[in-house]
Amino acid sequence: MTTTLHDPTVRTLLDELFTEAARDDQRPERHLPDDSQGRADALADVYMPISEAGGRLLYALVRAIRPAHVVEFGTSYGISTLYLAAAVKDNGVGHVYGSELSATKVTAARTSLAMAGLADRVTILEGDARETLAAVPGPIGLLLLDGWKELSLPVLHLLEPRLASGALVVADDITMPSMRDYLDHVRDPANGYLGVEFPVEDGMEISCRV
Ligand SMILES: C[S@@+](CC[C@H](N)C(=O)[O-])C[C@H]1O[C@@H](n2cnc3c(N)ncnc32)[C@H](O)[C@@H]1O
Repeated sequence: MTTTLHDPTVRTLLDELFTEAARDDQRPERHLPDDSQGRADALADVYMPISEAGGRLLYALVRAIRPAHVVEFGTSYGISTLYLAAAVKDNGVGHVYGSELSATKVTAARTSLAMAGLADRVTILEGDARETLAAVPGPIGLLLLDGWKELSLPVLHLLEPRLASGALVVADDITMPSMRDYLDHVRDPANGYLGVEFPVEDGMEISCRV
């Protein structure tokens, strides 16, 4: 059994991306506009990735459920996308739809996916996910929510009609106060999810569409 995550090219690429992301804290302070696009442009050099453990978790989930479609809100430099795309490739089935507001990051993520030999497994949609993800096909078997946190619930609402029965919705950074309305929604049994908080880095909420 092999995994694309152990492919030397993919491993080296992920190591380089995580090394660069580790410098996020050293980047200059800057004014952040209130609007989503302005904030994305102001933070175009900041990676903010999932953790390595979070990446391995996403890879394992996608391998286990073999989704036809994987959707990602918030691609950034493509670290999480690489894990998702590697799993789809190793499944031999499925496609990943990423979304990113920053044009700089879209170009960089596409370059990384091509270097990893995974470009044909992924479509990265440039622009506001609230618009670009409106057209992605269902059924969605796994949804990663990792964009601006206050948009997690609106993006979930947008995609809810296309979630497969048994789909997994994974939300990153759930300790952030701006995740409160999202957590209230997926933790209310009346809304059709059964979930668990998973202790990787800043916490991931894994919710199963039941
Ligand atoms: C936390 S980072 C994503 C990290 C990425 N998942 C990874 O693991 O490398 C959040 C990203 O979401 C993007 N973003 C925020 N709001 C967005 C929106 N409405 N549509 C598309 N992308 C958005 C930001 O530009 C930023 O790059």
